[in-house]
Amino acid sequence: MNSPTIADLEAEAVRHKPAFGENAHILCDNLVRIFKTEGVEVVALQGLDLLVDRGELIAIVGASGSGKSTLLNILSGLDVPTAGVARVAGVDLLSMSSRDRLRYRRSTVGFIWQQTARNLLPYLSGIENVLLPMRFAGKRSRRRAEELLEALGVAHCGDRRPGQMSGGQQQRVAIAVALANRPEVLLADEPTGELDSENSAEVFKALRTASTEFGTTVVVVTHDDMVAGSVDRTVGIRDGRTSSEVLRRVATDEHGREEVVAEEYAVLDRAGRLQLPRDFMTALNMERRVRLELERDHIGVWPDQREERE
Ligand SMILES: Nc1ncnc2c1ncn2[C@@H]1O[C@H](COP(=O)(O)OP(=O)(O)OP(=O)(O)O)[C@@H](O)[C@H]1O
Repeated sequence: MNSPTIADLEAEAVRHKPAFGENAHILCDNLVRIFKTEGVEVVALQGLDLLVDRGELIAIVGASGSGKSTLLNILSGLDVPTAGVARVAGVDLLSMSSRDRLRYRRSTVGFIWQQTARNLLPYLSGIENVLLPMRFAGKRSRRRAEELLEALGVAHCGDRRPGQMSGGQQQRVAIAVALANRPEVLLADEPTGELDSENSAEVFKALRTASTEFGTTVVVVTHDDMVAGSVDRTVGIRDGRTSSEVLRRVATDEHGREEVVAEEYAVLDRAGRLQLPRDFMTALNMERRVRLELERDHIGVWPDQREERE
């Protein structure tokens, strides 16, 4: 038998290695969005990577202008990226036709805005608001609308107009509207931004219900520490890139008590790039160049001492 050529071995290696994010429900690979206004270019996303599993509930945090809303607008099908890969529930967001885009926005994703008034029609009752997207999709079901309001704890708001509901109740009805056509993914941009802590907690509970009871994948952009601290994974965006992730898990302490342990990680991209936290760089006066050393179980990063001597 002939021995395999390098091309055979390469082909074999590719066959066994799953493609990046192959099984992810949401995949962003090297996503770029450049806005051009009056000859000026703003790079809102510059090579952002993100993987989200089916049914996961994650929070996205980051300073103002870091690119969070731009990312959410792309994932919701409202905006189109300049380059890279964006795939949600198997749909390629860069190559969608306008007809596919309409279907995607109607059935594959649900969206909740920060401004409570933007989510609901003021002259319709809670239940009529939930029935509206079902009607557009040709699947009106009053029973399902009632069940949704019940599951989200706002059955009593069915006959009320938004003006007769609290901000938190409006947002929970808005979640029912967003879930009306059984979307695979729910996207929320600052859903608790206008609410007090009690109402915020109720809205977060409803988002969690969407994930646990309906199996919906939920992505929440937030500045709310309660929301960011209550999910299993918080993704930090800096300068249009994912820079850090906080993972939370329940552990048992030495007295047998359960506690939530949060661990922060830097995100490593496929090319091996990572962003050092800005405060770490400042503390050690790291600029431009660092020295790396491979140890048995970690990599050491040192400031460039030649620069200090010069
Ligand atoms: N339509 C647009 N035209 C031009 N520049 C834009 C547009 N939308 C966003 N940008 C710019 O892109 C960058 C990212 O904006 P984005 O709104 O995504 O940030 P953000 O993290 O959501 O901020 P915030 O927390 O304040 O909402 C900013 O510099 C912003 O000025």
